[in-house]
Amino acid sequence: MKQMSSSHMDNIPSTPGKFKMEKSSYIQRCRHSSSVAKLTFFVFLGLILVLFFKSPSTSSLSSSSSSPYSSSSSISSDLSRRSLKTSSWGGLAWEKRVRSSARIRSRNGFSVLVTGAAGFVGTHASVALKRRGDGVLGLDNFNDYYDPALKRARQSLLERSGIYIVEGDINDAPLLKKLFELIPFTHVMHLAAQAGVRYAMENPGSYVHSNIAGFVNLLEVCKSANPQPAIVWASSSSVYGLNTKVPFSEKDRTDQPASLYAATKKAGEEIAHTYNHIYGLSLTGLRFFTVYGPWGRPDMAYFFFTRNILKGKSIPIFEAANHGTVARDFTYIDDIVKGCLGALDTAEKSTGSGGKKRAPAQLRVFNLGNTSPVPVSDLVSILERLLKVKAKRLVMKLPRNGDVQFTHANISSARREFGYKPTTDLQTGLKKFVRWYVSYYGSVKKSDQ
Ligand SMILES: O=C(O)[C@H]1O[C@H](OP(=O)(O)OP(=O)(O)OC[C@H]2O[C@@H](n3ccc(=O)[nH]c3=O)[C@H](O)[C@@H]2O)[C@H](O)[C@@H](O)[C@@H]1O
Repeated sequence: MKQMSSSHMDNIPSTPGKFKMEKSSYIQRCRHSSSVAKLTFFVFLGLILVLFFKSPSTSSLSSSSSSPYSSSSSISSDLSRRSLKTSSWGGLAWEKRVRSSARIRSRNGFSVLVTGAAGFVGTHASVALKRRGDGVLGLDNFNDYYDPALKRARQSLLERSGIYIVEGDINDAPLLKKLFELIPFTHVMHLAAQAGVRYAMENPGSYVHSNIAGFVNLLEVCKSANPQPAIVWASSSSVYGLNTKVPFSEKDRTDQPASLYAATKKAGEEIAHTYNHIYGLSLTGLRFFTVYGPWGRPDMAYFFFTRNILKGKSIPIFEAANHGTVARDFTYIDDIVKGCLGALDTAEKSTGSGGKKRAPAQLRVFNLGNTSPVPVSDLVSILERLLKVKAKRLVMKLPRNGDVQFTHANISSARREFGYKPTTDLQTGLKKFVRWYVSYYGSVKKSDQ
């Protein structure tokens, strides 16, 4: 198995402040040439618009998924509403950037398409792969489920590591086909998804668009590729739903999903079985258990609890019936990345090509958790100690919003298959998260928080 450093993000600054410095010097350089730049810009814009409305491959439909977590105020739950996102791609310069980003730089290295590369896990996994010499090309639609500025800041971080993110949607078949024409990807790390358990009740269409239609579209392109890549993709601990036997094992039945989110991830596992059976695609599903860490997702409790504590706002702490504790097997991002790379390193090749299966192919599912569930109230106590601020706790009954009372991972099969061994406890992991949070938001305007 390939070696990787303890934390792949060690020497990458976690604060956009440093980026801001670069930007400000960049802005200074631009200022003195702004008039020329403006003229050039408008000429260039005119050219682009002419080309845009002529070219066949420059637009994709994507459901607008503005949500309570995005900076935009309107919450779109109108499933039919779709915005025509112009994600322009193609051309020689674009192809050059794609090839350079995906180029393998180590012997026996991989060439990996990372979907959702501007996402939380996507960013960390992309950096880890690049640092060990793999070729990495990102794909992300930069939707506004949560603040796109955070995704853009992650994009800057990846660009500093030589990773290009193609702006596009996994539903855009012409774009995906073009990428596979350009690059013989050995692997796909499929992390693009509509995440979040509770948001499914506001915008169910976004879960179907990304987690079902998007996944099928990606698999359709992969099965026709030659060579076919091996695929590792993000499933979820939420597929265990209302199960009561703990810890959760991959052998357990998973037919009681508690949310549409969980149901779409469960459906993903069944769809994976189908494409493995018919086309010989090598597929590995990773059931992540409440992943947290620096550069995380603002829609997750550990993240907005931190924000609320610092702003003196109350924190809704869910409690089960009869004052039962609600707990999660919180898993630190560096441990998750080790699991992702372990799954990639042990993924067997797909056996088909050009849509024809030649032999049975590998089909796997693994729990990636921390094996030590922690009550949410204890998470809040850790944050209070780290932030040195008392939280305004608002204990409330677990709403019927798709949340489950507990998760707890049995990780023996991931440990056996690729030596998965989580090493970061919640206290240590939250300390690293809080350090990042304070430095990142300490350097952006208060209004952007
Ligand atoms: O394990 C997973 O697969 C899932 O983990 C998280 O889902 P969840 O565990 O619900 O994470 P949070 O939304 O951060 O909630 C963490 C805990 O805080 C609780 N919570 C959440 C929100 C809130 O206001 N109050 C509260 O007590 C939840 O019930 C849960 O027990 C991610 O959001 C999912 O995308 C991921 O697939």
